[in-house]
Amino acid sequence: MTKIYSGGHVALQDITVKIQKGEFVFIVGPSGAGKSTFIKLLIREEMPTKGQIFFNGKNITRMRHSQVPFLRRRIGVVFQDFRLLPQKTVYENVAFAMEVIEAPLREIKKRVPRVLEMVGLSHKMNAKPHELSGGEQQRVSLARALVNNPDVIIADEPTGNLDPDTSWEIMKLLNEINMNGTTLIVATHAKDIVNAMRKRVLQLDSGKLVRDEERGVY
Ligand SMILES: Nc1ncnc2c1ncn2[C@@H]1O[C@H](COP(=O)(O)OP(=O)(O)OP(=O)(O)O)[C@@H](O)[C@H]1O
Repeated sequence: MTKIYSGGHVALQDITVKIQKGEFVFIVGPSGAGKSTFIKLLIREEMPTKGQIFFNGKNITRMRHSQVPFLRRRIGVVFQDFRLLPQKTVYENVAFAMEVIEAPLREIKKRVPRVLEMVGLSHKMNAKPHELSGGEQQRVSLARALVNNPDVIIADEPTGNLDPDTSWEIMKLLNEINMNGTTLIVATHAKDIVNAMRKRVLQLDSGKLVRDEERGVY
């Protein structure tokens, strides 16, 4: 696929990638290389200028607008800046992701405590985001991404605002989630972590895919 923004900037040029179910993939590359654009295309926040994107066999570039919520339900997204709702508690932030897809209340009551336990935050269920550390806030956003049991979790610089130890905690959690069968796509600048984890690495540079390596390094 190719993405040219309205100003004429070529953000991605003739990228062809296939990511299999259950894979863990890092996307690396310097600032401006096109990592966030790549992610935006996958979640249909942006449309490619040329080319097609398939998700679970469905052409998402042809998908009707009304079908986009079904796609978003299958994909959990985690951002560098957490994007939690400041007035809601930890529990409510995670529950909200289920409410918007109109999950039944009894499902919500069952599922939310379970994912909060998975990310180690049961004891902070009633706290507000501002009462949490950065790492804890990112774990809430991870719980929110997980709660609807997506096929894929896509994370854009999930450790960009965290110190090295906390970054490792989050990456270990992402790895556990992947071990449980969820596909993981993680854009990151965390060189040490990428080098230690030896996952598949896609490297972008000026919008081009310059490397695709199994068990790669940064
Ligand atoms: N909405 C937009 N309109 C015009 N140009 C854009 C838009 N979004 C991104 N770009 C440009 O496209 C290029 C790729 O941006 P992108 O955000 O994908 O890079 P990135 O690899 O994620 O960078 P970073 O590591 O800094 O987040 C950049 O040159 C950027 O200025």
